[in-house]
Amino acid sequence: MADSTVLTPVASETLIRIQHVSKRYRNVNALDDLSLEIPRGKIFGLIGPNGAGKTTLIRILAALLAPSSGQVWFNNEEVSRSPATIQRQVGYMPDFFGVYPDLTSAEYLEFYAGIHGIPRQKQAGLISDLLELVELTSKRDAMVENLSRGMKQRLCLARALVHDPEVLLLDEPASGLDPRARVELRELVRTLQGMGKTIIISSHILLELAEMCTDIAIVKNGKLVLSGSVDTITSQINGGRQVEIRLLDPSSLPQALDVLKARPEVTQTQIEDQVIQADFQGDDQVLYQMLSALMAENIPVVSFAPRSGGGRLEEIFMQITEGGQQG
Ligand SMILES: Nc1ncnc2c1ncn2[C@@H]1O[C@H](COP(=O)(O)OP(=O)(O)OP(=O)(O)O)[C@@H](O)[C@H]1O
Repeated sequence: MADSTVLTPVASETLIRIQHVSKRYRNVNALDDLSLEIPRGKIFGLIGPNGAGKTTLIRILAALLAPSSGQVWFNNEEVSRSPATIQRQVGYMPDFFGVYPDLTSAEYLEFYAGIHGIPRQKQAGLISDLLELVELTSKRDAMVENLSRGMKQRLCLARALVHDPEVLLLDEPASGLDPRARVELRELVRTLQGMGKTIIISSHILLELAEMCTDIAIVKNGKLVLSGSVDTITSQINGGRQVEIRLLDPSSLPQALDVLKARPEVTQTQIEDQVIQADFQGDDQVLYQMLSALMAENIPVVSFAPRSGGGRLEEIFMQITEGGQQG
């Protein structure tokens, strides 16, 4: 797969438009002419090996760092022209914990609420709500330094939410978390998406994100390798996805195969243990059309199970990113 491959642009409404952004630190091109569109309301995974440029890009999106060239548009506003406005709309969670002074969880959030100018009379209610959201109500009066890594991570997320931003930028939020804490983080991120937020998450481990994200962009050596929905990427790179179909009555198998084979997106079919395995090209919309076609012929489908792309994606990621990083 060539480094310059960029897959079909996402159709949904664009919230962030990154145009030809480069960032140079002395002799390192951390970002190199990177263009990318991030749709509103998505959980967007920014994936790349160490040194790929993820943190640099996230800091540029957070209006904490200016690109050397190129532009970032956020809600039709150019980020470098109005960084303070952008900073009010984004919540940034850095990839390091920092040092915690002698503060309890509630005091820590109070401190950040003060920085964001939240009126004092509103702070108590806000902090209770945030602690509840990140499931730290019972740790309200615990010292931050005594929290577990996963709890600190969730507290940092609450801190990033203090000013109710539209966008969350989470730099390596799953790093160092045990599997249970990762599941909790995933659920929390989904809850935040349900609240209407757009979430951008970076990681160098694709599997950490494949289940959580709706869309991904793979970055290497400061360049975009590919981007798109998780389903589209799996489908386009692997030459297709697969769905397993079980019927109530095996005598309907030949008819079901005929229906599937007649569909242009179906590339191959086979039957194993009376289960149809159909390879196809396309997204969930296509999958729905396949199911509808079977239902229209009254074929007694009892199970229609697409294979998850996660495992395959990891292979793709390894192929794409092998060969190391520039110095
Ligand atoms: N302040 C800086 N000065 C000089 N070089 C830097 C600076 N910050 C980052 N770099 C370099 O820019 C490149 C991209 O770094 P960046 O931290 O953005 O990558 P990353 O994908 O977030 O990596 P990681 O997964 O290891 O955090 C690296 O080669 C890094 O060494």
